Amino acid sequence: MPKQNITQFPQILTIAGIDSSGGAGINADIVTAFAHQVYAATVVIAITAQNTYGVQATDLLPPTIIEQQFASINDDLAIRAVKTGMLGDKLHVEMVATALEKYDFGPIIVDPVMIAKGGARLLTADAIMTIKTRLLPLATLVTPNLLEAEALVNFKINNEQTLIAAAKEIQQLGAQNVLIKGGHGQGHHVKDLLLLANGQYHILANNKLATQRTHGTGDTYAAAIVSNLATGMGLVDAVFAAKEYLMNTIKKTIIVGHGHGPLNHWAQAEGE
Ligand SMILES: Nc1ncnc2c1ncn2[C@@H]1O[C@H](COP(=O)(O)OP(=O)(O)OP(=O)(O)O)[C@@H](O)[C@H]1O
Ligand SMILES: Cc1ncc(CO)c(N)n1
Repeated sequence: MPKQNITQFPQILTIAGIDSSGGAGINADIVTAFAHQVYAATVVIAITAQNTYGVQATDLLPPTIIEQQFASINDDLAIRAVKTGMLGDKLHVEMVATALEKYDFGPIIVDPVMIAKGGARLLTADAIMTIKTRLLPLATLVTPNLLEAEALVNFKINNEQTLIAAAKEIQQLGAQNVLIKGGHGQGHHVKDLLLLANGQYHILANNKLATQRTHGTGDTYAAAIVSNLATGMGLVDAVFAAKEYLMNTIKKTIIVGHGHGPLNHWAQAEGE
């Protein structure tokens, strides 16, 4: 079907899993895009049964419906930026990489989701190599947390020197820009490292907030970055603005569930 040549509302695509409790995965991506006045389309890879205590079950969708979701979106929408989240296993990582090679959805943000907060595996161990060989070479930005970064480089990150070394090694795997998130670090401060394509880097530092209501922080961070890119922001501004939004969603907490509760995604809209 021919696409009409009219200016389209900013649209992003999220390729990830659904969280039955609503706070992480595709659910977090959609509400984050909404809060940024950006439209979100979805390719559902996985369905999870989880809540704020942990993940009880996961299931991956069959290849045919995944391929059709990509084709349907490509035939009609004007996606400006795309993000990947929970991809499940090697086969699904391969399918997503093949689709991202085939279709132009703009800048690609790879959030290499591996293990949920409670410890449940959201990616099989053998799929980590496929992320490295197939997805990272396509990535405009990759956003591992500390544990995911360690799994990508096979060494421990325990100081700023090893943090920078890890980011450089991940960049050498093909990702243009690298954001290593420090939420899992020890101590009272969180330090995220953003290594840019030109070799410059930024440290995004903040106090660690004493809360366990952090379900979906990684997804929300990446979804805010993608949304900002879709509205025309440059990469560095997109990351800094996303971090500010994320901090607000953690600070202005809402009480939902009894464990690692979700974020307050409309925090910024309150204008406090
Ligand atoms: N307690 C906290 N206080 C302040 N900032 C936090 C806290 N927890 C997480 N963050 C912020 O959230 C970002 C992402 O957190 P983290 O490193 O835990 O990512 P993640 O493991 O991918 O998240 P997810 O739980 O969604 O998988 C961190 O870089 C940090 O900015
Ligand atoms: C579906 C899904 N994706 C990602 C995460 C990690 O936050 C999660 N807990 N659930």
